[in-house]
Amino acid sequence: MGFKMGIVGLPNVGKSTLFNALTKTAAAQAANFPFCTIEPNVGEVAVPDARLDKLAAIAGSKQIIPTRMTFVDIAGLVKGASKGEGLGNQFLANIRETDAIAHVLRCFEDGDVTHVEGRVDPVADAETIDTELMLADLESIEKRRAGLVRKIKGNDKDAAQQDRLLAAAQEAIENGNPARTVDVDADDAKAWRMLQLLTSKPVLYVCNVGESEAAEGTALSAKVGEMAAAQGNSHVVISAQIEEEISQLEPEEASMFLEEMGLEEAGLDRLIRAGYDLLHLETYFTVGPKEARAWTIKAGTSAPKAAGVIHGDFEKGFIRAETIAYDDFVGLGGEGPAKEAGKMRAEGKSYTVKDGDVLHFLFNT
Ligand SMILES: Nc1ncnc2c1ncn2[C@@H]1O[C@H](COP(=O)(O)OP(=O)(O)OP(=O)(O)O)[C@@H](O)[C@H]1O
Ligand SMILES: [Mg+2]
Repeated sequence: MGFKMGIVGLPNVGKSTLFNALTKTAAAQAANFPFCTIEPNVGEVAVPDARLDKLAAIAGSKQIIPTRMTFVDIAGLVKGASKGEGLGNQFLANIRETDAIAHVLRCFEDGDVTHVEGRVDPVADAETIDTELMLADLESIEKRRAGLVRKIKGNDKDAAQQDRLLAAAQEAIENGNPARTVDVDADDAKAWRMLQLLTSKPVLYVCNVGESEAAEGTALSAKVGEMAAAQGNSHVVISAQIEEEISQLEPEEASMFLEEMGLEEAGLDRLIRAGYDLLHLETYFTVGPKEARAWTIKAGTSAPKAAGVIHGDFEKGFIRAETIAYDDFVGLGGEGPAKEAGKMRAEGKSYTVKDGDVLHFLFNT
């Protein structure tokens, strides 16, 4: 399925540093000059989930395979980007293709690192980027609505639906609000997503703080927190620089280092999970002696559709899903004891998979 988060922000705020930390590579060039990144960097990241390790330990699974999510490191945007300033609007297309946005805000003070506006003010930076994205949406909305006029006259229902949704987005943006503030009916949800408006994508603010500030946060990151809360968005506090250093360490060294820094877990794990929540994603597991594996689904997915994530044939020939809730599997000590205790359920086509379910699919070939 592949869910994609775009890393967005002003130039030189630490986007590529964060990307490298997430992907545990040095794939993206990160350096102290604006517009360092031009072509987007794409990388897959394992979603950390302590439940998977527990399940594997109980079942004695030889291999542990986490589920994955894609991050895209995108070129920096500046004021006027929607009108072609900086690297211009070709990069807006990179954002269009993502499912959600991780908006990196510079909260670290470091005189040696250039800020394109010459001052450190993450709330103002967030507004700059939001404004550019709204202007870009507005321009594309106007173009698209003009292109729909003839079709609407010809009674094209899809065109009329698109135009109605575009009009709602336009109204919100003209009032200074991103398209994500529009209430969309379930019937319109698919058409709305297809519009791919930049400001309709869910946002997670990432406060990139200084090396020693990751545990407590700063006055600046607290301000971002207030802004995010007022908008109904979430935020995480992270030091991209520290995370990059941690990502290069062996697991044992890494946990010692985290402890020294006063951190309970790597900020990246929090960030990845926040992204997962933002996209309303859930996990189910398949567990056996060979492997324990996590799979990603959208919340509310039916059992056959969930089976389809593994293989299309599983969905087509779906018969039933033998299901054990995570708590039962762990609490009772595995598949055998759970079955004996009557906690293995046979679920049919109409079953909605729950986060943490341990599933075994039966299907016709
Ligand atoms: N938390 C931090 N504290 C101090 N310096 C940092 C921090 N995070 C990143 N930097 C530094 O900021 C500079 C810019 O980082 P990076 O190249 O990752 O930015 P970017 O947002 O990808 O920029 P661009 O848009 O130009 O591609 C680098 O020198 C990096 O080491
Ligand atoms: Mg970069």
